[in-house]
Amino acid sequence: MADKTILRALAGETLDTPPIWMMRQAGRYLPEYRATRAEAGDFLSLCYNSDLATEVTLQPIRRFGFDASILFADILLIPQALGADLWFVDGEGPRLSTITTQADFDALKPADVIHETLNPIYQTVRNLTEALPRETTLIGFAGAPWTVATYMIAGRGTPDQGPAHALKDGNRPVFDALMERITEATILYLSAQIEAGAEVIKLFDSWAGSLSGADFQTYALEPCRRITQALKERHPGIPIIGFPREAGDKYIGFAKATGIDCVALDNSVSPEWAVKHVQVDGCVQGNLASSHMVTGGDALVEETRHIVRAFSGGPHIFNLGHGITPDADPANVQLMIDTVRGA
Ligand SMILES: Cc1c2[nH]c(c1CCC(=O)O)Cc1[nH]c(c(CCC(=O)O)c1C)Cc1[nH]c(c(CCC(=O)O)c1C)Cc1[nH]c(c(C)c1CCC(=O)O)C2
Repeated sequence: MADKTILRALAGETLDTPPIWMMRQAGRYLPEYRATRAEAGDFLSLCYNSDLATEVTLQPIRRFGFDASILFADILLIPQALGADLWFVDGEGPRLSTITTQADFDALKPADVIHETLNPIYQTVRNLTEALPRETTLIGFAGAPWTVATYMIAGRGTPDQGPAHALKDGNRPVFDALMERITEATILYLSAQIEAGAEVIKLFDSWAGSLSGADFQTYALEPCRRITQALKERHPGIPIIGFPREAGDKYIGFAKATGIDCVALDNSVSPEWAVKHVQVDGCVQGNLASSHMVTGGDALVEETRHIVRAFSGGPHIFNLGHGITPDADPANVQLMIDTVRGA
């Protein structure tokens, strides 16, 4: 177990070659993913089909030999398990029933019934513990409460998270109650993933960047701290990666303040800045711009080398700054891996 490279980096070890995996590594840029998704019928049916979800989780491991695999599921399964309607519009993204009033909130289910919906996800995790190569680390995940709340409130992705900010500022009791419900459900969901065999947890706060000042403390940092504390109490030693995307200066001190083991960095911060201000506190993950997976070439190789070199003095897990996009070329993924591994 402890010889797995990702676990070593998360424990604070500086490795000669950084371990590597990729956000959204199972996805539409892979023809084998598109084929399995077609077999499942649609994205949500794929998430809840443990055999097919296991298959798509394994596809990028077979093709590229990444050091970690990430459970195939979605951050929006929690809202669905809490009783929200959820569907995906092809080419557009998620749609949900909205939460904007006390009555909407009251219609949600309590946190402890989520397992009824989410049991197939735990089965996927169990399948993966059997099916993965022994050197591959299995990462479980959830959305952080603020990011999940932004989708539950607006009913879709939004450029500036306006509806969530409006509820936070206009009806604080309902907003806080929703954040609390999501936080409780997230702790239960992630505990169940760990019990099923997840070896690392990642919390995706994709919209943390729109929280400023005290709001960042209260709604990004504090929920991450609470979830981390609860998981580590129940599962001592479980490593946690936090991703307060586009936090900028607020990446500084985030690991110490929350108790997480690694900060995932988006590509809006330079490696040099992050070495000085974030890696001083421990492991970091990141942060190649995902656009390189579309454009490839010398620029990909140079920027990959630059990131590896910059972070080489401390614990580092190589990754993209955000998820790989459907228009990416799998050959560029291979080029990135070969460059990181010095081939
Ligand atoms: C915000 C968010 C979501 N989901 C996720 C986030 C946080 C990370 C981030 O900021 O991207 C996280 C996520 N989504 C998915 C995974 C699983 C595995 C993996 O990373 O390989 C993970 C870790 C599968 C997925 N989740 C989704 C797909 C594409 C669905 C398809 O096959 O049609 C996949 C593979 C759909 C999804 N799911 C979500 C959106 C906004 C969309 C639509 C946008 C898009 O299509 O890329 C919500």
